[in-house]
Parts: sequence; structure tokens; C-alpha cells
Amino acid sequence: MRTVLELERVSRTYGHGPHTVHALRDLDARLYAHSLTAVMGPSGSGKSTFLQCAAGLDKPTAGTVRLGGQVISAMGERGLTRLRRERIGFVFQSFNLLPTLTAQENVLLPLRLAGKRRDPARARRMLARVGLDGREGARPGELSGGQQQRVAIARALITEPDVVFADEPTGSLDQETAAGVLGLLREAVSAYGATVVVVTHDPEVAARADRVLRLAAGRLVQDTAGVPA
Ligand SMILES: Nc1ncnc2c1ncn2[C@@H]1O[C@H](COP(=O)(O)OP(=O)(O)OP(=O)(O)O)[C@@H](O)[C@H]1O
Repeated sequence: MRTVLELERVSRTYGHGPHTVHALRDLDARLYAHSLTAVMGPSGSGKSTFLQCAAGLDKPTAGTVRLGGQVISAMGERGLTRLRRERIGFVFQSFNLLPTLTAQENVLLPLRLAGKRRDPARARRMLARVGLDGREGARPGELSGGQQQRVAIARALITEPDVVFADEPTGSLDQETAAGVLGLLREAVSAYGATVVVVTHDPEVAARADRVLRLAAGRLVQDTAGVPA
């Protein structure tokens, strides 16, 4: 299994002195290519902090994060912004689509931001793959929650990122719609070879993941892939 992302002895603390919060403590983890990993754990266990450090949205207080062998935990903000645009895809609980743009324009946004060629046919193909054939011109307000999340997934995949990070992607959807969205993330792995990391409380996601990482109090306490925690 090829390692895409590696966290080595990563700690993230907030605050100082007696008020220090240890959100992540000396955490080692590897994420493998072409797999769906669920990151689980109780509220406050460090899941969001893990995602933010792994995705270059936040910097660890100590330790190293490597994406494809490149140390990203030492990169400056400009480099990180570029890296996030070009090599990482994001899917959020609240979809985070731009309300004034159509589905197609939302999907093309990462390419626009990266200064790359925006090919409408490619966006349409991507929207068709997520089951939104014919809805290219719809704005987010005209789409259901599940459909909006499908647009967000298409947007996350259009740059063919090294890793897609999804933060509670099914959190605001009913069970049936959530199952559809989860199926799409699974398909992104099996059909397109994507690497997907989902932070979730949803046991359905964990049940369909290739691997589950469980955090507690900022530590990795369980790894179902059998790598010693
Ligand atoms: N910006 C911040 N300032 C201070 N403390 C923070 C900050 N962000 C997170 N923390 C603390 O770090 C710890 C881990 O938080 P984190 O949000 O990573 O947990 P989580 O597992 O994602 O929780 P949840 O499931 O509730 O979203 C918590 O104790 C939290 O209060």
C-alpha cells in the first residue's frame, strides 16, 4: 500500500500554561492511497484538529506532516494555499457551495482558482458521475441537501487531488440521502482510485470504510488496518 500522507509525532496544543489544551498528542498515522479511511472518536477527541493538520489548514505545534513525501507542516501560507487548491479536495458538512454560482460553476471553481483551464464538458461529466446529469445550471438554493453534497463531491474530485478530506459529509443529511453520498465517496475510491479521509460520528460511514482510525483525547487508540497505534 502506498502511503499518501504521513503524520509523525504530531502534537497540536491550544493556549498556554495551566490552560493548555492538548488537541493532538504525539500522533503517528499513515494514510494509504486508493482507500477510504474513517476517523472517529468522541467529541473533543481531536478529529477536526487531525483533519486540519493533515490537510494543511492548520500547523502542528510539533511533529511533521508529509504529503506525497513533501513536508507540508513547514510550508508557508502561500505554499499551503496552493497545495490545498491543487492537491487536496474538501467536502464539508455544510456543503460550502457558492450560492450565486451554478452547479457547473461551483465544480469548476477549484480550476478557476488554480488558474487552470476550465472545461465545461469535464464539469458536466463530473456532475453526471455524481448523478446530476441535466442539473448543471441549477444554483445551490434550487438543489436538495443531498444534491448539494453531490456537487461538493464533484468539486472536490475535479482537480484529481492526492487526498479528499470530508468533514462529517453526511452530518446534515437523512439516512437514505447519506447512504447515497457515502456510496459516491466509496465509488470515488473504487472507480477513480481516489484517496478519501472522512471525519465522522456516523457508524454507517465507518462500516463502509476500508479502515477506521479512532481517536481519544488526542491520541490514536485504534487502527483497524492493524498498524499498531
Ligand atoms: N481554536 C481552538 N482553541 C482552543 N481549543 C481548541 C480549538 N480548537 C479545538 N480546541 C480543543 O481541542 C480539542 C480537540 O478539538 P477537535 O475540534 O479537534 O475535536 P473533535 O473530535 O473534532 O470534536 P467534535 O466531534 O465535537 O467536532 C477540544 O478539547 C477542543 O476544545
